[in-house]
Amino acid sequence: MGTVLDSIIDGVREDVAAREAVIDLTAVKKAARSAPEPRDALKALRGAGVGVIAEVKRASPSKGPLAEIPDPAVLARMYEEGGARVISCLTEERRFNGSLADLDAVRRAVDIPVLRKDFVVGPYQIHEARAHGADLVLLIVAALEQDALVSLLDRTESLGMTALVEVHTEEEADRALEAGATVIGVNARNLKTLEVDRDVFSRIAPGLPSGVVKIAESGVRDASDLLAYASVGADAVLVGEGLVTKGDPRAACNALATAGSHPSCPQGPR
Ligand SMILES: O=P(O)(O)OC[C@@H](O)[C@@H](O)c1c[nH]c2ccccc12
Repeated sequence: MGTVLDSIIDGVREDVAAREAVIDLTAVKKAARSAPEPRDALKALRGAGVGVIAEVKRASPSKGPLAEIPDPAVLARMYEEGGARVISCLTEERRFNGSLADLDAVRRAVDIPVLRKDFVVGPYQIHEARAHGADLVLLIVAALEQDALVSLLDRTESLGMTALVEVHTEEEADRALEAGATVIGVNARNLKTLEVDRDVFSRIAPGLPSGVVKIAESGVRDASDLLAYASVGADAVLVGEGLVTKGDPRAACNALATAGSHPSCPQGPR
């Protein structure tokens, strides 16, 4: 039986093929070349304390609709004002109700780096991300063969962007390192079963080299979750539901950013 991840990927492949039929690879490469310069995501993520990556997330396969977000630019600006270091923008349409139009709007609205959060299956989406202004691209190890992971990571970097390489197990972390990842996200949510286990980060992160930027993804509800991730070596946390479901996303983001930059917040070696 196929996993949730398999069925998401099937839909993504169809959607990519449909877009490519309209704007082919040559045209999307050309568009990427005339996009505004990428912003320095590594610098943003390596700042002092534990940073917040705030996500524009309308829905998820596990929870269904989370928030309407009629204007993603407004939300992204609130996140920036709330102290986020990076904005994550979901562009997957079928399960997450995101779009490339959201990415365009978010990138125009803020001055901080923006992550294209999608299920990347091939090079087309990397050029497309850049064409729509992305500064970082998510690469999910569980969704890619090793040779594809290596070449997509190279392509991301050769376009001046940063790859956030997502893992869920020690084996996937080894593959990420093998591929040359410098920014690794440990997702507490298993994309095959959608279960959240916040201990996955504490099992995997301490084994990663100190030079690697370590991001704890999913399941951050409040500052105490951020501090727990900080104490086991997180450089940043990636938060969606915990921000979009709050009445005041700016304040919610600020509460996390403040906790992450407080002198008492634990931080590992750089
Ligand atoms: O809403 P949460 O639990 O704060 O999670 C955010 C983010 O980690 C999650 O959206 C995510 C992590 N990896 C992904 C890959 C694809 C889609 C979504 C994701």
